[in-house]
Amino acid sequence: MSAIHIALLGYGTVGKGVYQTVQSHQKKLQALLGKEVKIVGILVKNINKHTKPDEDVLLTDDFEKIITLDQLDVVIDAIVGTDPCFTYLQQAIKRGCHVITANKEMFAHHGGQLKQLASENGVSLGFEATVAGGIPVIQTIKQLLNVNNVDKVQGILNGTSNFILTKMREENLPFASALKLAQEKGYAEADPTNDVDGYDAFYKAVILSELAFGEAPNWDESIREGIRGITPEQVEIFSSLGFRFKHVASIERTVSGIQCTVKPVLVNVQHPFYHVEGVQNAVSIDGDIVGNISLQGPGAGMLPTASAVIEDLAHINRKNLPEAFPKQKPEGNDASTLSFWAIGGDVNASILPTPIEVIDRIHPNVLIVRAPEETKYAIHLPNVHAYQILGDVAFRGAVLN
Ligand SMILES: NC(=O)C1=CN([C@@H]2O[C@H](COP(=O)(O)OP(=O)(O)OC[C@H]3O[C@@H](n4cnc5c(N)ncnc54)[C@H](OP(=O)(O)O)[C@@H]3O)[C@@H](O)[C@H]2O)C=CC1
Ligand SMILES: N[C@@H](CC=O)C(=O)O
Repeated sequence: MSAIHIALLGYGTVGKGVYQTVQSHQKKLQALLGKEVKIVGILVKNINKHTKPDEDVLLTDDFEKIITLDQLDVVIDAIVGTDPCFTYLQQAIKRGCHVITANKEMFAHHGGQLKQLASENGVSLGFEATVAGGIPVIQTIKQLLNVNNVDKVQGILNGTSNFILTKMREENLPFASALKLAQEKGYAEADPTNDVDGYDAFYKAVILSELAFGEAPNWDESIREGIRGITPEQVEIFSSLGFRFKHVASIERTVSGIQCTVKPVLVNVQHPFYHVEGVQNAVSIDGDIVGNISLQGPGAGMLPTASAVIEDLAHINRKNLPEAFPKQKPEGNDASTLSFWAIGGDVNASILPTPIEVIDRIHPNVLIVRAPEETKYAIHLPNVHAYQILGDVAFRGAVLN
């Protein structure tokens, strides 16, 4: 039987998971692809850290040796950062290889160029693992939502942040200890700044936006806030009031363009994200025909990510449907949307800027207000934090949202 020859770029958490899964699921892959699937080369940065998983595999720190292998059909990218990864994948596509990537930072920056190049060279480009780990959200939007106009996508897209927030609440762990645990479990990025400051979720939102709306949000106008400012005291107070912190990315098509926010919010038990805990991610998609679809599953880790990569591998010979853009854009003017916010800290209602409408004081240190998004950024008071409340919220018997 002939074989599909694969090179693996990176042999860390994801790379090792992919190698292991190719071995453990060889029979299923052969049945699907009609050929044996062989990993023939592995690229790493520091060769002294590694041993070959098999005598026949080329283990190298030199990409030239990978790209000039005699037989090479697929390149799987599980390395970090935009460069030199983008250059490597361009070379692989030009050589006629199918490419699969898990690298969202690189793909958020260069996904459009790679899609174009892959289409010109007649190869497939899989990027399921770039968003929400093991959840098949990319294939869902790509293959199953072709006629629907997607209006909004909202999600918990970073496993590390959700894991940290859950550990801080459930086990009273300080932020730093919860982050260390996430690193030990292989959830966090090499530089965890990407996770805890919201860059990773933002990159994923950019990838989803290009897929769902055919365009990226304006990077400079997007709101990106991480979870570092959330203190154990805030977690405890809001928890006692029935709220959980979630780090949520929202992308919405509006008259003035794609609006993207990535920020910590509060949800109560009625909100679908309330029970999305630990390393779980969730993605909620609003389509004009189907209504709301929600997907939930492990958002990071060795095997969930390997699962996404392997499912892309199973699709290398399937024809992609053309992307049907431009999809219908909303008409009219963007109305300034009011939402509800919990303002925590030592805050006196009388000194808040207008147009903040004070609804209730539900705790000595928490005021509930109604205000447009921009107003939050007009509050410059020391030790005062404002968190948007998502979903239906009832105070004194009245439903607010
Ligand atoms: N961990 C996860 O849960 C998920 C990760 N991802 C993405 O997958 C990719 C890999 O993540 P992960 O496995 O966790 O990362 P790791 O840090 O565990 O592994 C990265 C691997 O890439 C190699 N590498 C890094 N830079 C280079 C380079 N310039 N040239 C050659 N090799 C290089 C490293 O080599 P060496 O070992 O020698 O240092 C290492 O083997 C990242 O882009 C990440 O964002 C996506 C979804 C989930
Ligand atoms: N660091 C990322 C890994 C998966 O994308 C996360 O925690 O979500």
